[in-house]
Amino acid sequence: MVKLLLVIRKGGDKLHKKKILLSIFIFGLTLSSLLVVDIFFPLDFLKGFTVTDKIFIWAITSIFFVYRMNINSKRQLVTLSIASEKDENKEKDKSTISFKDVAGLEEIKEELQETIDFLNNPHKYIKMGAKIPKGILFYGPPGTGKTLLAKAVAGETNSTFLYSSGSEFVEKYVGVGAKRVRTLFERAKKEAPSIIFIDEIDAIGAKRNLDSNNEKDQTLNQLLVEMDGFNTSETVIIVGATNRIDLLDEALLRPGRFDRHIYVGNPNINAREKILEVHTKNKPLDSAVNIKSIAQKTTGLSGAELANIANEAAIIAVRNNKNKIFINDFNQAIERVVAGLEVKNPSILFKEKKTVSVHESGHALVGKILKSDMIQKISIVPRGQALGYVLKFPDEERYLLTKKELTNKIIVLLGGRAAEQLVFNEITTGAKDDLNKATEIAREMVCSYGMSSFGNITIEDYYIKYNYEVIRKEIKKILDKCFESALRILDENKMILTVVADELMKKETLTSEELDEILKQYELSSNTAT
Ligand SMILES: Nc1ncnc2c1ncn2[C@@H]1O[C@H](COP(=O)(O)OP(=O)(O)OP(=O)(O)O)[C@@H](O)[C@H]1O
Ligand SMILES: [Zn+2]
Repeated sequence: MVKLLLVIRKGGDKLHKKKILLSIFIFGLTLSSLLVVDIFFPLDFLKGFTVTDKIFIWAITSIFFVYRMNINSKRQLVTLSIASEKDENKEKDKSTISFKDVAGLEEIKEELQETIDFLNNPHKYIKMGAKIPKGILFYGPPGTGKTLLAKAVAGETNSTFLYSSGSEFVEKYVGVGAKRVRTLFERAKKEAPSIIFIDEIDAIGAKRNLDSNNEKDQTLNQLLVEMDGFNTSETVIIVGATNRIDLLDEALLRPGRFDRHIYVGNPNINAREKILEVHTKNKPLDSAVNIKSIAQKTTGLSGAELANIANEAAIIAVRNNKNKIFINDFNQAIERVVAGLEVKNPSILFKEKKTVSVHESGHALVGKILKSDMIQKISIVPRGQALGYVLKFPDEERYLLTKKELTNKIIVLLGGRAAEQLVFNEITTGAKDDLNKATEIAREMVCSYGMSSFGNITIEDYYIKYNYEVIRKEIKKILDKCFESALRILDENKMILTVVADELMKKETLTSEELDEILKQYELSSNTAT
């Protein structure tokens, strides 16, 4: 309702001036016409009136006439506004995104060509009795372009794009979620060709088990029923997206349902360059900005994070009253996106600042000695929730990691806490995030990669659930050993650790070059590394 009124107001504002002029014109025209009629065909009941009286009477009549007209035209305006708003809604469901907007992901675009051809020329397939896969499942880490791809397919085929998220169907009351699924599919059929996109499909499609709830099962069943109910001529494609394909119920992945599984991963260096190009296309860049080198130092980041970096860089440039985006703006944006917002004027105690310096220097020093990942910067300027951080990226595109490399990663992660232990003989809560990450790597080594004393075996979720103590002991064994290594490495280089920490305390940030400069003056000991 409010929206409607706004539309009327908006229309009214534009027409306001014109309408007043038109009203005056119509008033004049009506009045003069009435007067002319009165001269040639005088009305009986006005015979006794003077000319002035008559002009007054006809003027009142004309005003009334103009007023009536205005009301009618207002009604028309309302009708028009409603109609145009409806059109607008319809337009909203049409995607304006095409494959041009999706950078990289060439093989996936190639694979989707058939689906696009089907949506554009369904008869070609129907005539041959060919069944086109109706369900496509995109899986992979967040922010890698799954939604974007689905929108692009809709854009390429001028199909209706119906977005929904799995969590929208999760309801307390039995039957509500199922009804929503039904309504969504009905709408898709009505507005075909169309693409139903269900983000976070694991919210409704998770494996059913003994303790699963009735409402969720009904919703999932309804989804399965709807997918089975398609006939070959219906030009509706269902695209699901999830970060956790392993959680999905087998029934959902069976032929005829989501039977085409497409992995959408984090971009490699070439794709990162292309994504950055797409997102800086309309931005004025300083000639020294080299997109390739930005792509080089953003290993492991997702498309969404890269898009965010391009946008942040522009915002930083505007904030500094510049009319171009400089390389330094990009560097700041990378830090902002990777490490979070810089906290201005933090009220950190001197003692804490010292602890953070030692902790971060611990990470950096162990990292340098084990040559694990490329360190770009260490900082004790708080960002986000972190009091300090080491900005680092894996130094090359890696798909395979050796056991030693994984172990080294854990040692670097535990290097922060080990430094605290060594210097202060005390540990702090600052290592929470490091511990999480280290534990996750160790867990994967034990359960997924067969890199523990259990041997070459993967361990399934249900086994972990019922034998958690045994698994936990194995994970702890790895973590304990790594912590000891970190302690040993830092103990052997304790003097350098103190020098780096003091320098960091003084300068608050050290670049990779500054760190190398310090280390050059000393001989690093790596005798007992790992
Ligand atoms: N390959 C790409 N090309 C261009 N932009 C990209 C690409 N990948 C991601 N982006 C940018 O990141 C944004 C978020 O991507 P999108 O929402 O498609 O990710 P997603 O995989 O669906 O994430 P999630 O799993 O979190 O839902 C896009 O709107 C776009 O700006
Ligand atoms: Zn840390």
